[in-house]
Amino acid sequence: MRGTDWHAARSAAHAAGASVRAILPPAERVGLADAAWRVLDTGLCALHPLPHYASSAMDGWVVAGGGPWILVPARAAGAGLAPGEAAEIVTGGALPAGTTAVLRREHGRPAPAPTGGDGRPGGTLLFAEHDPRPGLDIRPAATESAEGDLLLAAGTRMTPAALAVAALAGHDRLAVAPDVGVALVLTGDEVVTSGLPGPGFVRDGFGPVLPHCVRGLGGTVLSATRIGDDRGATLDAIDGTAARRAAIVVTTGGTGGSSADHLRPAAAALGAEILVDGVAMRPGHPALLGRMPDGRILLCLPGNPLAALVAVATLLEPVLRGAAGRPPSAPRRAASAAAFAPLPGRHRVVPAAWADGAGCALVPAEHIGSAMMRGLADADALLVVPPEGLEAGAPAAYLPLPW
Ligand SMILES: Nc1nc2c(c(=O)[nH]1)N[C@H]1C(S)=C(S)[C@@H](COP(=O)(O)OP(=O)(O)OC[C@H]3O[C@@H](n4cnc5c(N)ncnc54)[C@H](O)[C@@H]3O)O[C@H]1N2
Ligand code: MOO
Repeated sequence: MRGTDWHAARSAAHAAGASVRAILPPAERVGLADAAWRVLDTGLCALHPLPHYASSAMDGWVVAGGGPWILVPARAAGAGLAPGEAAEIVTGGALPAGTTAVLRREHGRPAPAPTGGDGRPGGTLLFAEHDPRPGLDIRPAATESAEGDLLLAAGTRMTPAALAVAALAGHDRLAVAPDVGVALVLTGDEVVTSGLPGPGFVRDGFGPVLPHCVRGLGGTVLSATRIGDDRGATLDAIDGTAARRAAIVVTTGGTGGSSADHLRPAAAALGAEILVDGVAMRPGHPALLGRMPDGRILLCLPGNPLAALVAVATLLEPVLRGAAGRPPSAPRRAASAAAFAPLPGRHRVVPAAWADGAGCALVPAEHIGSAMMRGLADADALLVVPPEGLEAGAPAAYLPLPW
């Protein structure tokens, strides 16, 4: 089996994800804190200018004109400064009218003014070695955004920084796309979930991992079901009550053609439209993507752990982006530190780490057999090697890790 071209498979996966929007609930409005990691349904505009008032960028004094200045109490300065006057200010403090610059605390020296002719104290004068140039250390209003500017486009993932933008722009509730529910179905008679497995048994490498991948890619795991290598159990798990609550069903293992592998026959028996029947890539080529008659997407990951996670980065990432109403992810490129010979007709997806000190070159990791995970644990990204191979130092595409 060679399967669908790697790029075509990713495009098909994005289109499949976009199609599940038809069966998702409508967008909802949630409080700011609950919007973390969700996807904006509509663009977010500034409810006021950013910053919304002119302020001091430093602790020190606001001054009007050239020095030395007569220090006036901050409260009096609220009414405005006259030329020759100064008042204390803290970073972020609103500028009194008439302010021409801010003098930093470390650049000014207050000193008692000479006593008046009548013997009464003359207040305090503020001296500076150099008069601050007009506008120095002033943060004018609206320099980051005018009121009404679009700050975050529809489809933006609400990262911590995006949440801060929304808060600073005055928002309390945000319109977010519906959660994309994912049902996990983990197969394999030989899979054990604790302790040291005997020969012929393996520790589960998916249960502790996939929920984080799904979350990292923008979905929400609604259920995780473990089944043995059994046709009836496979049909029930894909089409049962728990899986029907989700828009996307992700299975692990059982994608092959042996008598213990049930995913392909189950997908056919359930009437799934097969969108990607294997991907022309290594590892992970047995991955299967289909659409169930009710519109749910079925993604079957191969059982070998690295193969499965390569399929997650290759197929689940575009499925979940499409389902969230986001465009396909922009291609990322870096230099490949290693050379790769051609492998006609197949892409290779290789765990790789950023080269020490070399900025943007990716070095393939060790221990990257399709049943191994050490290489991925050491990796920063997945280098995508095209069928024609790569020369050392040549630019190559890479995928971010799904977490
Ligand atoms: N005759 C052929 N055999 C195989 C082919 C092929 O083309 N012809 N392809 C190989 C490739 S590539 C892969 S990948 C696997 C795909 O296997 P399945 O998706 O059917 O998965 P299983 O057979 O169920 O398991 C494969 C392997 O993975 C281990 N596994 C399964 N689940 C887990 C888990 N939760 N945690 C850790 N490891 C797991 C399982 O024990 C097997 O060792 O087929 C090749 N064979
Ligand atoms: O490609 Mo399998 O998917 O090598 O382990």
